[in-house]
Amino acid sequence: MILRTEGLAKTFEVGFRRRRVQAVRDLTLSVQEGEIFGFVGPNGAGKTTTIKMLMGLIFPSGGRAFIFDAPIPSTASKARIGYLPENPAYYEFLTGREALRFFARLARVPGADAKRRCDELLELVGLTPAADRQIRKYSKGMQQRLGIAQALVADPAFVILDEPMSGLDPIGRKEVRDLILELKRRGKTVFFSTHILPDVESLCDRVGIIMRGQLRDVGRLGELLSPRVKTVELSAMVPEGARGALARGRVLAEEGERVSVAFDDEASADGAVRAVLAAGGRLVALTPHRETLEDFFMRRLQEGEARPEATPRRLAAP
Ligand SMILES: Nc1ncnc2c1ncn2[C@@H]1O[C@H](COP(=O)(O)OP(=O)(O)OP(=O)(O)O)[C@@H](O)[C@H]1O
Repeated sequence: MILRTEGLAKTFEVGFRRRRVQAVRDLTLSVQEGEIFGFVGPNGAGKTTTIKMLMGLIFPSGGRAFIFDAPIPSTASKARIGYLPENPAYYEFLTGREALRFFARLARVPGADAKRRCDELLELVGLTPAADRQIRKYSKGMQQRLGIAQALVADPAFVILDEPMSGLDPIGRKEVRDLILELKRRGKTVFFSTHILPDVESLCDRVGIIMRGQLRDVGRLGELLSPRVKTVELSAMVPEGARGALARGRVLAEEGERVSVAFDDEASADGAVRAVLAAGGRLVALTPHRETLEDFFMRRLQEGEARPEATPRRLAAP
């Protein structure tokens, strides 16, 4: 077990009247060695607050957490963690290479290794051609990639990335996804937060879903998502007089003889396929749709809204 939290909680006191906001409540989860764990939640759910607690940047109001079996904050375990903050800030007059060398010095990477390590990381994150350009001339995506290189500079065993894909275009997101997979291949454990659901589906071994400060679900996606087929989409070339075969479905598109229809159950779709073929039609595609992470997320969000105890608790000032 690389990370373990037990009932971790954080309450902020806000404003003149010290209104108390429970940003994270009773968070219990664990991350195992070698896995990619996605910490997923909408804006304001408590992801950054959790990560800041893990990194020792803010102190928990309650509960405990252990990284490499050491209670947080632990200087010894921090030396083995790479961290990308949500909004990395740099000395922008430095070049990417200079900044990375600076971070390597801060992380006490021995001088002899530092140059080689920095060159390797610049290559890994695709910044070699821009390495000698000032950071203020970097795009958001390049700054994000430099942030990831910075997180890896001490060759950490555990990497915590706060919203690594935020603000990136689809190509940049794909590059960061590939990078995270590469980290896994190199034996690292990765914990990253995000609200971009397709990224989670393509990357994570396990996910934790946090909403309004509470961990709502944790597990493998295959365990969380319903295996039930939600709809079956049938596309077929159907002669004009044989459209009755599709009568039980919802028409999605129609162009000449080509018709796409959705069925809510597999039996109806099977029946329609047989009827289309019997009528001399031709099947083009039959696609079952199961619950996606987005469907699951929206379902849990709606369930949470229906449950008063899951609404954010804003405690009155004492
Ligand atoms: N320093 C702070 N003082 C007061 N409230 C805070 C503070 N930091 C965070 N909060 C509140 O705690 C809650 C959780 O915020 P947090 O930044 O952890 O969410 P998040 O899931 O990271 O969201 P985002 O995806 O928007 O970054 C929010 O209601 C936020 O307003």
